[in-house]
Amino acid sequence: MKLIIGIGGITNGGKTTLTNRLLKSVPNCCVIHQDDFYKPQDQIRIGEDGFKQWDVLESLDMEAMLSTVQAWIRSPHKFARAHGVSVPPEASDTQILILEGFLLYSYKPLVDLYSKRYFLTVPYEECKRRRSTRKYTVPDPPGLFDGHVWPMYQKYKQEMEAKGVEVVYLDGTKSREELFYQVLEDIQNSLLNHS
Ligand SMILES: Nc1ncnc2c1ncn2[C@@H]1O[C@H](COP(=O)(O)OP(=O)(O)O)[C@@H](O)[C@H]1O
Ligand SMILES: O=C(O)c1ccc[n+]([C@@H]2O[C@H](COP(=O)([O-])O)[C@@H](O)[C@H]2O)c1
Repeated sequence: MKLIIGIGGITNGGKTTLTNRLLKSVPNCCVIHQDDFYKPQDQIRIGEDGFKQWDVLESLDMEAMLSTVQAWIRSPHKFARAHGVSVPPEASDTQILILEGFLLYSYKPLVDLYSKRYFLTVPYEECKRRRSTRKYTVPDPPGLFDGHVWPMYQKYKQEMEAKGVEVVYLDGTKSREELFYQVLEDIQNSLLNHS
């Protein structure tokens, strides 16, 4: 059985933290990070808002991300070995792939592949506070959060909801432990339901 799980949602919602915790506990589990598919900086266009458009889908090479997911679907064991995930000889038939990223549910060719879509949220003030301490490869210019990041977050979330994409919302202000156990339990239930 193959399960593709999305850990999506708001920037600085705790997606990477939760994903890393799950990877330590869930056997036969690989991960693909959407941030790894950012296009080179000189291909990120400047929008009418005056900012480099980091927070739009077009800034990510989603075709390459989809190809990577398809490589896992074709052969999870081969994919795991190629990505340094140990595959014990007695590995069970259950293979799990976690996709982690802030725009996971806005790219049509991927959206139906998920067995489960999680979506972390945090309120505006908390998101802005966490973001202000974050160091990206390209530092945020002044005003990026209010001028670009937050409006794009709202736009994509509204589009996702309007399309009726089914997600499980997670409250990113809960403790790391609470979020981990909530999702772990939910994944275990999904495995039982699929078997
Ligand atoms: N449940 C949580 N409660 C409080 N802070 C958290 C929680 N999860 C993550 N953080 C912190 O928030 C920041 C962003 O976390 P991160 O996992 O990198 O978010 P994302 O991958 O969604 O951008 C980090 O400083 C991290 O330590
Ligand atoms: O990863 C990068 O190279 C990068 C460069 C510039 C900006 N980012 C920011 O990365 C954010 C998404 O990642 P995350 O982990 O905060 O969900 C998004 O809001 C972008 O503004 C990311």
